Amino acid sequence: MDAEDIENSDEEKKKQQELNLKLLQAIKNEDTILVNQLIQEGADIWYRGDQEISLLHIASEIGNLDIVKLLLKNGLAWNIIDLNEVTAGEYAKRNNHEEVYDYLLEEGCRAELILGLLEERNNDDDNDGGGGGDDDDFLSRPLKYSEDGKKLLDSENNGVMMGWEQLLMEKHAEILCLRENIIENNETNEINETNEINEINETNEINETNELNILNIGFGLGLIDSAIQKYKPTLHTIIEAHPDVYKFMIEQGWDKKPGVKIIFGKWQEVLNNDNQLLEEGEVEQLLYDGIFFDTFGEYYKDLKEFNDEVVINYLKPNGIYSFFNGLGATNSFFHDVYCKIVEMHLAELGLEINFIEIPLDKIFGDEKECEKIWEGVKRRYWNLNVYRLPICKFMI
Ligand SMILES: C[S@@+](CC[C@H](N)C(=O)[O-])C[C@H]1O[C@@H](n2cnc3c(N)ncnc32)[C@H](O)[C@@H]1O
Repeated sequence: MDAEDIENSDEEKKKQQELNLKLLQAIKNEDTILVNQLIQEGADIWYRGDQEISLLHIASEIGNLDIVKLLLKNGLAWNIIDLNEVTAGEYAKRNNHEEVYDYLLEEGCRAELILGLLEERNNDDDNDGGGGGDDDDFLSRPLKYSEDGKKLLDSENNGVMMGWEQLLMEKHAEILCLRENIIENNETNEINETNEINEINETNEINETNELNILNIGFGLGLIDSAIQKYKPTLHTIIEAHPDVYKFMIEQGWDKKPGVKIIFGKWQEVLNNDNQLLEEGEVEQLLYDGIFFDTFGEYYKDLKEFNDEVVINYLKPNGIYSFFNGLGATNSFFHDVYCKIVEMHLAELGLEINFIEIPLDKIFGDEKECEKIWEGVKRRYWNLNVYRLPICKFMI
């Protein structure tokens, strides 16, 4: 770079900063038209020295819904957790901008709960947005299975589990049970037309001891458990906390299936009590080759707690862990942020995460098909075109 180039790049930086400063001012002045215009001109994150200022925080603190929407639409909702670890949603909430707060939640902005900053919110209201909420509240209300077995709804018709996820669950099971082989052998992640799980290769060494111990949290429609059964696991532990689901499991004979061990209760309680996971006569805690987590009525902070306390203690050193990746799934920006956050948090535990991308166009097809899928469900909890299936392993 010669002197002229450096001068030009300094000049560009200065121009960008001026533009960003104008954007910041326009937000503070609540001048929506100017905000829109400046974004189109290329204004973005506002810098002060080496510090970034989150525009979304400012707009949320002021409580201007139109500007919040503009920022989100244009991908400027950067820095969901600010330097003081306060989220945009928290700013809105603290300043009583309920409409903005609700909108952020609606769009999947649940990051505030990562830090447990809004615990009091759980007591305040029950706007759980379909996928999250208060687990105890959820567990105390009745559930209903649809006649075709494709939906499990709560008392407010929130979709607890739905049949459209079947192919995803089958893929999760395949990855947990066939392990690395599937990642290498799988040329395309497109869901196959026949909806069938790949033939299991008889000679496919599952692991050195040929044992396959799988732990699944959350039975729901039993989709992943049915898929896991096809791999004939040595031990297939299922932890389920809802009495209606447990009843259904017993009615369907799950307690008699080979290798299956059902533990009724919340994973938080069951897994804090090692004894419940021990087989008769065993004294040493068993480790799992595969662990899957998919609950309902819980938040990211619960998933994080599960990772921190259960995965690292119950997963074999060469085991595979996965979870239903519905993090912020109503908004692609929040989903991206969550995927980064979960990667960061797992790395702190010595776990690496890779995502397999599964296009969902074959499942959702056109709007008509979509409407059919979501019929009778209070709100759509999924809005993305691609499912990012997480595969987590200890870094070696
Ligand atoms: C989304 S469904 C699981 C769907 C399942 N993966 C399948 O393939 O059908 C969530 C399940 O988690 C259960 N659940 C919710 N909170 C739980 C908790 N704390 N511990 C154990 N199970 C829980 C619910 O009762 C529900 O059956």
